[in-house]
Amino acid sequence: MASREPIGVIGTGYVGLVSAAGFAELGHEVWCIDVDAEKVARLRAGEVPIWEPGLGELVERHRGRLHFSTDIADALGHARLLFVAVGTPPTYSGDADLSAVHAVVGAMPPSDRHALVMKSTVPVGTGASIKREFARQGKRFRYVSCPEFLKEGSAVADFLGPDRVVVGDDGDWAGDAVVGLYAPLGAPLVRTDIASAEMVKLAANAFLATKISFINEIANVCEETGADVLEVARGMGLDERIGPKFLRAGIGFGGSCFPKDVSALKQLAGNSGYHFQLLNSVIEVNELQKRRVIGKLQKHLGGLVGKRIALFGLAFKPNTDDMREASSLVLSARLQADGASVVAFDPVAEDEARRLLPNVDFADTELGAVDGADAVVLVTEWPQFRELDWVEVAARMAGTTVIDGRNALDPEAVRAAGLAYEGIGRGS
Ligand SMILES: NC(=O)C1=CN([C@@H]2O[C@H](COP(=O)(O)OP(=O)(O)OC[C@H]3O[C@@H](n4cnc5c(N)ncnc54)[C@H](O)[C@@H]3O)[C@@H](O)[C@H]2O)C=CC1
Ligand SMILES: O=C(O)[C@H]1O[C@H](OP(=O)(O)OP(=O)(O)OC[C@H]2O[C@@H](n3ccc(=O)[nH]c3=O)[C@H](O)[C@@H]2O)[C@H](O)[C@@H](O)[C@@H]1O
Repeated sequence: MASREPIGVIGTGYVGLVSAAGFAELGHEVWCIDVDAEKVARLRAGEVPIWEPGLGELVERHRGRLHFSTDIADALGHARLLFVAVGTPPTYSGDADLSAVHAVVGAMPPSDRHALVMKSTVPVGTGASIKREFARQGKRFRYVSCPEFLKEGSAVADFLGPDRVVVGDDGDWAGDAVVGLYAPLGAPLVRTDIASAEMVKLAANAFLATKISFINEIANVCEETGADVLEVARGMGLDERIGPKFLRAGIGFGGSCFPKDVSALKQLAGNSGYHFQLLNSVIEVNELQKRRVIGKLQKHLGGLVGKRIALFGLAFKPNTDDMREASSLVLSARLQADGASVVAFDPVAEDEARRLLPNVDFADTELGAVDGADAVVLVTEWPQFRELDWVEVAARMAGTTVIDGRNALDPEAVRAAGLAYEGIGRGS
């Protein structure tokens, strides 16, 4: 039977809000705190500021259990476990910016009945340093590392059905309480020390990013040698030791986490005196991969000056409106630098994209985007792009080039419409 322990969540961004709604679904009252007063007001008014499948419904269903406030005292007064889900973005040096985490630590009062439970992704050693800081300030707070592994686009399902739960703690009541909270989910538990829990999170993200950069390099070699990376990935992935996931070649990984966490792990290693050679390549391959589409377009169109390029999808992956580190940002900047004009369509990310891409034209529909376009580039594999009427697309385009940056389209359907299809790593 689910424990009804009241919970505090500090930071109601992506992870904070999904976690709060997930804990509410498990029957808990949740006090959600954020410094962003406008966000809190919107949440109080019933608005969900993030687009994520199932999240709006979950927040609505548990509105009575979700309490939103800017005052941390509301969480401290009701809950002994305070989950921290504030952002840890990259700094110019590539290290994680822990200023929001430190602000939370600094705001904690002296207390021997509360625990901070770290959900934010932090460098290894952060827990130890926060414990030292608490001790220095004479605060008897407990500390637990409980990294989050959810993916955007399937965040609610991932939170409620995780592959594993990792709890790093000092073997005290706080660790026991966190283990108890997650017990109803029935997931395998890794209970360990704080530093190891912190490293699990960074290593898992870095490994997944490595898998993507690896298959992208295989794709690039496929293009030189006539092999098809989809066939190669299928053949590799059936080996249980490799597995089929994260072997989708494309125009590089983006998002708020892989780029920053790979860089943070590289810096963490460097700061500790170890040169993490492999991660340098993972990062470099990813940077180059985002630009390879330019070469493909040049091959088909000659120069790009004066050419009109339509981008299908802008978000860093489908099922989200998140534009953080999206490959579309690099791609559109490169296209414009080479003299092309860019027109784009994304089913949900347009508002944020308009802010980040002031010189891009936005179309209301896919077909609106291709009107007069010399080439189309699929950037984000929203399923609706696969269903397009390619004969209609061809009739509206000025040119014939379709670059499938995610290998998500049906090449035969595109070619049957008289268009020139090129994917990533699909033969020479
Ligand atoms: N986005 C994702 O899919 C995942 C993110 N993570 C990690 O979780 C952490 C949070 O990520 P997101 O939710 O994406 O960040 P976010 O940027 O969407 O949300 C952070 C929230 O914290 C609030 N905040 C900042 N300082 C605060 C303070 N002192 N007190 C209260 N609230 C404060 C901000 O106003 C914002 O609403 C990061 O460390 C990230 O690496 C982990 C797994 C998945
Ligand atoms: O720490 C985090 O924030 C999260 O980072 C990723 O989740 P997320 O960034 O939401 O999305 P992913 O599905 O992992 O995709 C990341 C990027 O990799 C790209 N990708 C993914 C898979 C693949 O085979 N190929 C590929 O290019 C996607 O297009 C996207 O740009 C991890 O998958 C989560 O486990 C982790 O919790």
